[in-house]
Amino acid sequence: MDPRDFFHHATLRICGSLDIDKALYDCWSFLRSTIPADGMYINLYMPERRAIRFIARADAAGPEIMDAQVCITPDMCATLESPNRPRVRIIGDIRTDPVTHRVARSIVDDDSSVILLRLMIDNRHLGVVGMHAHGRHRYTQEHADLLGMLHEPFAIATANALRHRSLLDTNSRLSRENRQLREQLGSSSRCSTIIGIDSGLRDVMTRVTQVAPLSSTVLLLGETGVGKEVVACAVHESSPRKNGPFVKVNCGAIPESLMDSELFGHEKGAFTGADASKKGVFEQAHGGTLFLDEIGELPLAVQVRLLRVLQTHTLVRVGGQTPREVDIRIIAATHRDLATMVREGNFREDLWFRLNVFPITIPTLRERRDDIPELAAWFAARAARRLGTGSLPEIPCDEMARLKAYHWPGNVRELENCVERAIILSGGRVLRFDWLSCPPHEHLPAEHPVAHADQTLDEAMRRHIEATIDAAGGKIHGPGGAAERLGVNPSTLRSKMNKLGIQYGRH
Ligand SMILES: Nc1ncnc2c1ncn2[C@@H]1O[C@H](COP(=O)(O)OP(=O)(O)OP(=O)(O)O)[C@@H](O)[C@H]1O
Repeated sequence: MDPRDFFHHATLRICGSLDIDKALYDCWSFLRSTIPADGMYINLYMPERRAIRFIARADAAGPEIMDAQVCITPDMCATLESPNRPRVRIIGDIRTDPVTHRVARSIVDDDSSVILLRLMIDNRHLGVVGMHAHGRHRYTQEHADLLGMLHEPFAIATANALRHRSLLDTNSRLSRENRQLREQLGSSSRCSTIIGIDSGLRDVMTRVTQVAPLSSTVLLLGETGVGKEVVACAVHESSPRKNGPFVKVNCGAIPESLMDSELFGHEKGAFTGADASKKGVFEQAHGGTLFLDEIGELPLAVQVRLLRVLQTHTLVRVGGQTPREVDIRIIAATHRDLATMVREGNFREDLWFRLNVFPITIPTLRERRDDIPELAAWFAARAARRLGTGSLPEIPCDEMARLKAYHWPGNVRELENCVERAIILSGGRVLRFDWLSCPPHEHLPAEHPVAHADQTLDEAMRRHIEATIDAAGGKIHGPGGAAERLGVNPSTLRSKMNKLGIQYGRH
């Protein structure tokens, strides 16, 4: 093939995708007709960590993103950094080259030839593109010349792909932090008003008063939407830590792969995209209170690490070695039956004992119906102010009676949402709730029967969630969506759906 055509076609493939594994695979598929190659890989040199990191490979099995590191000696670093090292190197027998033999052992088998293109950017050794073929002395000077032509496209594409990947990682980290901050901002305003202190929540508030001055761990139990976070705030605000941070984390909403880093923080370079060190929620809550919501959703492996922090009051960030002391009070909450989870092996008994020091059970809204008028009036006034409807909405007696009669499966959160919906529907004047008259399960389509006695809890939950999503026309977020109908946060619902394998398009 004419060298210019070769360069043109190879460059199109190398630069054809920001996903470096796909670009590499496309390129390998093209190059192998000209240069022997059972496979191809790209690795990066990381001098600060004295390591080589493989980021992608391609062979007959397809493209593969890698994140595998091999440590190298200072001598090897010096060899790699040497300005005299040639741009393209042919290794007729990999066993004769100590650096490549050691570094590429997991990818290239012993009886192979290798050809390496050294990637340089700004006179810095960035890494290597390697091609390998079974058998000895498979590469010639002609192959080296062809591969050498591809230095610029490979170096630029690799650098761009790395920037792209780190941008994506930063993006998802920022949106997580953003969500966390919003949740924390939201939660601080929630601390201000608690309805029912002297009525439906009187016993709860007595328990809060007893435990708040101490540093004991508190476990809040109750159905979703009953006000566990509101009570957690009350504990914090009535405690000597009230001027310290109140950090909330929803354990059910963090992807499992990010759990350790979110909770315990990470050091710079601990994993791909860890461009800077970061405090986890434990460190953020130092001197204050850490509210671990949905504690029942923590994977077992993370439960072990959490227990260790609770026992030793120290943690080690991901990728770090230094133990750091943390002074925090833990408040955990769950709507799940932890005792059953312990029996079924889904929650560690030792962690349960540790958390269950001072349990507070928050009654459902059905059990404190007398609080409903005050709660509804409070939510109506607050929502009207926020929505800017002008006048204070009125809830007539018969409508209030309807609210008191309803069974509120989503508890206070559902009431709050219903009041807001009524304000929107009524234009903010006289609020009607006639759409509340029948319990939600009466709307369920026939193909989703309500739970049977012989179903597992997960199965029953799956059916109920599916039925509710159907009833909401497939809508998850926002007014009238499944999350609102079920009285849970949309992120909690999404994570629950993932766990139960429920798939619906995003709305
Ligand atoms: N007693 C109360 N007084 C005023 N507002 C309340 C009260 N209880 C709950 N709320 C409001 O109801 C909503 C749900 O409460 P919260 O988030 O505390 O429930 P939760 O039990 O933590 O829910 P989940 O189990 O889904 O995390 C919040 O907007 C909160 O402000």
